[in-house]
Amino acid sequence: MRPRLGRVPGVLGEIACKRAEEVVPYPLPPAPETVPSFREALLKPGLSVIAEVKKSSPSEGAIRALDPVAAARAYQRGGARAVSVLTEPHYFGGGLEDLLKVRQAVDLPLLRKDFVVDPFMLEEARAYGASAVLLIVALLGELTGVYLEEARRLGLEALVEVHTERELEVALEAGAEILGINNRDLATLRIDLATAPRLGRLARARGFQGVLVAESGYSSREELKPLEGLFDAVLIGTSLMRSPDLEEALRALVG
Ligand SMILES: O=C(O)c1ccccc1NCC(=O)[C@H](O)[C@H](O)COP(=O)(O)O
Repeated sequence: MRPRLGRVPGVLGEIACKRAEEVVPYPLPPAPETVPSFREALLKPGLSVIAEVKKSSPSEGAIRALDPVAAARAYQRGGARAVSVLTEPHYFGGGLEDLLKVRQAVDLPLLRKDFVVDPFMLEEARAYGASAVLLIVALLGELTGVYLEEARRLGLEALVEVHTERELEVALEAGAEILGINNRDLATLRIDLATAPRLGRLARARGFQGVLVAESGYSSREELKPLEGLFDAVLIGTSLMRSPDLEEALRALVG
């Protein structure tokens, strides 16, 4: 039940192929009995922030080698509603141990941010304390619904990510309840902040009543204005990680 990765273009294809080569099932630690709900946290009043622990990225190179626990604690103090933890090691400098340590340090729901290309990665996410996983439609294609079902079976929520109209159709058909619209084209790494509002409006026009999340490229309050009243949440990584004071930076962004 693996997606066909040969058809995935650019950097995204490279990362996903490398990830797929590395998946070898092994005995997992016991999963926490309960984890907080990602969906419920994002539905609190106002625009919720999912703050991301992101040490490096293909588009930026090294961002900041900050201890993930220190970053997550600062995010919690600053009012984040959830924390996204990168667990991809080669391009983003993350790891599952970061997820586990952050789980033990904060009460917020955690998103395992990775390039899920094998069902075992869902089991890992659950075992290491995630409330939710990222499912990227550009990677999973017609298997998106299968991965969504498997995530639910394991007690995980899923942020189903799209970047184009075609991917939006696939996500809606698959039954996504939490829909992420990425302003970043993961093949070319170009960012266009008009993408999220455009596809967000389209999703609502198609009858999507679930949680809408805008992703990538945000660094000021002004840039968040087009999301108000349309989106439930925004996912922010690079600009927060680059700030000298993460807690203050988060407060300044969302007030
Ligand atoms: O960030 C990248 O360069 C990147 C490259 C290839 C695949 C995924 C990538 N990022 C994943 C994300 O979607 C972001 O980490 C997340 O939305 C936060 O974005 P930002 O605030 O721009 O760091």
